[in-house]
Amino acid sequence: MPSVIEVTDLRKSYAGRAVVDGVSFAVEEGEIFGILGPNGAGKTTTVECVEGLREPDAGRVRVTGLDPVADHERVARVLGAQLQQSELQPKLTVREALELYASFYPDPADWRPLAERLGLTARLGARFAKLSGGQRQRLFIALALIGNPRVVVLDELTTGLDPRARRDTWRLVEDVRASGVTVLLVTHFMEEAQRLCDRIAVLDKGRIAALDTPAGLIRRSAGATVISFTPSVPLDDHDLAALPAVASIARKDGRITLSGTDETVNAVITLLARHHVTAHELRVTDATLDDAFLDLTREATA
Ligand SMILES: Nc1ncnc2c1ncn2[C@@H]1O[C@H](COP(=O)(O)OP(=O)(O)OP(=O)(O)O)[C@@H](O)[C@H]1O
Repeated sequence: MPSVIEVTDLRKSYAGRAVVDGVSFAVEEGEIFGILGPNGAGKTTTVECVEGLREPDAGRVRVTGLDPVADHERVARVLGAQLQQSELQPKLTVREALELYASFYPDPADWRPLAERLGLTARLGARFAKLSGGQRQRLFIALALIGNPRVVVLDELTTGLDPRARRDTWRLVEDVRASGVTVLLVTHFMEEAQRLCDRIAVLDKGRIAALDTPAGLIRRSAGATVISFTPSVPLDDHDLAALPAVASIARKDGRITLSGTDETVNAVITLLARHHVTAHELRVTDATLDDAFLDLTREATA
């Protein structure tokens, strides 16, 4: 089956500066595909090219086989995009916004069950300006879905939401996918990407630094296991670096943090015993996407 979104060697410069510099990826039907990257990495420019809002300088973008610039109207029928806050009139009520946006499509979804599904029924008469952050985001998801799209683009959907509203929004995104819609998600929240995405493209300085499942990204970068402890006497860097499968060593305020594998953990314990060193507050944890991300974009975040 052809990919829902295909991006091949996409390039875009502003004033001679390349902000998207040869990006390629494909999003398959039914996936939640994440684009993760530090500020200014080129995430929004990339998805705006997918939405047909920006014209690439070079490269090829296809959405269900269509060119988002040349076939803008047809793409708009299969692709739902989340609005930015400023695009909605503050005085518009939730019902008016839903009716207005439904009128843009030849075959829109019935907005009533959509509003119900997104928990907006009790707020149908409320003006946009009076909605909470979480309610606004739910409305934006509803508006992105109102044209019955095959794919929906959500850009920094949960920025500014409190942890509870963020979690509620994540559940909604999972529901959207469960209903058969493919999701392209731009985020800089690691937890969000790790929890929601089937695959993630890590974008850094306009290029894809890695593209994998969250678990794959974690495995391929800093090491899957993190061990940290404060030794009772200083330990030599040379001894630590000689441990098997050590991927990184960091020291802070006398505390040592190593990433590696289970083999590294066992070797650390043997090393400590051999030198009669006591390890205070010894912790062994699974590496997170956060660790992997820092590793993959180390130069940019240094
Ligand atoms: N219209 C424009 N004209 C000039 N420069 C732009 C324009 N739009 C974006 N840029 C610059 O291009 C770079 C990439 O921006 P983009 O918004 O795509 O990145 P991003 O990864 O989405 O970043 P953020 O997480 O900060 O939103 C940034 O340095 C930005 O300042």
